[in-house]
Amino acid sequence: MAMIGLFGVFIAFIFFLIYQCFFLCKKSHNLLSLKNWPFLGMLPGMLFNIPRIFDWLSEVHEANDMTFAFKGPWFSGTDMLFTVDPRNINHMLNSNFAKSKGPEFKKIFDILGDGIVTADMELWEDLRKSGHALFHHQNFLKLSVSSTTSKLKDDLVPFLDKAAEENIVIDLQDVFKRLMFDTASILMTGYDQMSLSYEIPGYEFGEAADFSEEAIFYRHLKPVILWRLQNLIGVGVESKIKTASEFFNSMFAKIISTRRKEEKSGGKKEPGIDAVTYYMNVDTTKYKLLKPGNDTFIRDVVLSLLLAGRDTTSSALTWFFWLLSKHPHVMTKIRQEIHTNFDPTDLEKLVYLHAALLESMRLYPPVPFNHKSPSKSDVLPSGHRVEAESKIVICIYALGRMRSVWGEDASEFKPERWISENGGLKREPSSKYLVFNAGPRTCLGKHLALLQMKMVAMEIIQKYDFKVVEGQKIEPVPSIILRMKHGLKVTVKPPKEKSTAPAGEQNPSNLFGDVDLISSLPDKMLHHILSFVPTKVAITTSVLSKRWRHVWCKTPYLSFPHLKSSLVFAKP
Ligand code: HEM
Repeated sequence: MAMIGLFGVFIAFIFFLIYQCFFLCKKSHNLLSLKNWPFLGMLPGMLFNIPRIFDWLSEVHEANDMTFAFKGPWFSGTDMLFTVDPRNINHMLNSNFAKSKGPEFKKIFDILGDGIVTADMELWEDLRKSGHALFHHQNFLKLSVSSTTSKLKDDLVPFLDKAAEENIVIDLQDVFKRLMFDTASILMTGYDQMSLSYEIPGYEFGEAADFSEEAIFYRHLKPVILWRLQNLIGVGVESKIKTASEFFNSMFAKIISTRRKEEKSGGKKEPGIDAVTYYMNVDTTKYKLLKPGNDTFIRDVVLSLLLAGRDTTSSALTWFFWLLSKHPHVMTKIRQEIHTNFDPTDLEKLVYLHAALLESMRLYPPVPFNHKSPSKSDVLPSGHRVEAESKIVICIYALGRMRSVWGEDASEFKPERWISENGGLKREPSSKYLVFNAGPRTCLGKHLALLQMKMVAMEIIQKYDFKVVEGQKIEPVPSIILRMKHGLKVTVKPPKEKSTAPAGEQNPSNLFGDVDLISSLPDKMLHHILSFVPTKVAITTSVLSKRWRHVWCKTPYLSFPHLKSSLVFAKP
């Protein structure tokens, strides 16, 4: 009894301390300084700022010369060193702890089992090498392009057309999550989950993934013993991660058993190779630690790839479209570029679109944190000492906003900062732009992700105008993936330019009739006309000839009275 009474007094004391800390935090105007409270450490300051954790961490890093030691509650094992100092990042990426995540990481991310994201040492090396081979396999590359193309054509476009026709509000974040899940699912499991359709079917995978990612975020702040206990008795966010894990297990059990049956009866007939098929037939003489016959192994490897493929790209696209709505001039420039430089076989030509995507992810990185653990004690270039197996957290969100790294305009969205003087893309060192990680554990799907995002962005920008519903609160949810807490509510409609053009000119045959006349003009005359055109004004384009592009303009710079439509030209 005495023990229970003592325990009660102890709990009451803790609550009293927390209350005092919150009260003082509320009164304090200087939230930037991290106060180290007796027993509770710096946790109260951090908990108080959880609703704006990413911006708060950016401010704290800026105020503390980009590195600070976070002290968790006594004996909780949650002390961490936060750093975004590019010198430290560079040091970590080029030393031993670039490869290893450490045992703590595996515990926190236990839902992923032994997938590539959590694995270390020789197992990681086998997963990395085999993953690299898969991502460069011709059939896998073909499948990635064909699945994205068909998902856009068969699902996204009809969905947005219907939303436009009925003028309803849609959550663009949810649309992207479903689209990227279906696409990633075809690529990783060989099955289309068909979660994106106008009826908005139930989407258990999405919920399971979102809950797990939030729970994993909070695990970083709790003593292992506490979240393990919560998990055991199923309370709070931990109850959700348990349900999520059960869902993933049953989903994969079905996929794997169906595929094993198909393999036995001669394999899948469709072209293209998905990750499940690949890992079920992986060459174990080359990759000795991989276990193609073990269902848990297949589940772990493929679940990591599926989550890596869905969550990151859908997050990036959501923030990108929100930024475009705030910066219409960037949208106009992207449209111009698509109309003048579009070549379906070479999306690399869309330099400005690429720059805008990179810039958007600088400010809103889909993976906002990175976690490192040194294998032996070390001193970082900033002078901070780190012990073996200690936790080092790099807040990639904060890194993208450091004025000392990106200049005084660090918080502004400026795709131009990625364009070099010769009009190409500027490269930035990975210690400065860590969005896709760097060093041996660089994101394996970087090129695939950029390709998919360009395809989706182009499809939407070309075909629709969208309007963000006013008054909604846009804020990230505290999670290991940068999602919008309340989604992104928008309405879509066909682009204004198209709808405001004179009716006759919208008819392609009419337009092409005029083009025939124009294309008969001699080169010299075309040059003369071009000299009057002050800028490339591209609204709709079609190829006039191999030499010139025809640009149809709503407010014409030049009109030709003998032609039915007004036409201007821009250099190809
Ligand atoms: C905008 C999109 C993406 C971003 C920003 C991104 C970012 C990252 C980051 C930061 C890491 C390091 C994570 C860590 O070490 O904890 C990573 C790793 C990884 N990513 Fe991505 N990723 C993206 C898309 C993709 C896609 C589409 C795939 C594949 C389908 C993919 C596959 C992977 C894999 C397999 C790893 C583990 C690499 C390793 O540990 O060796 N990623 N990614």
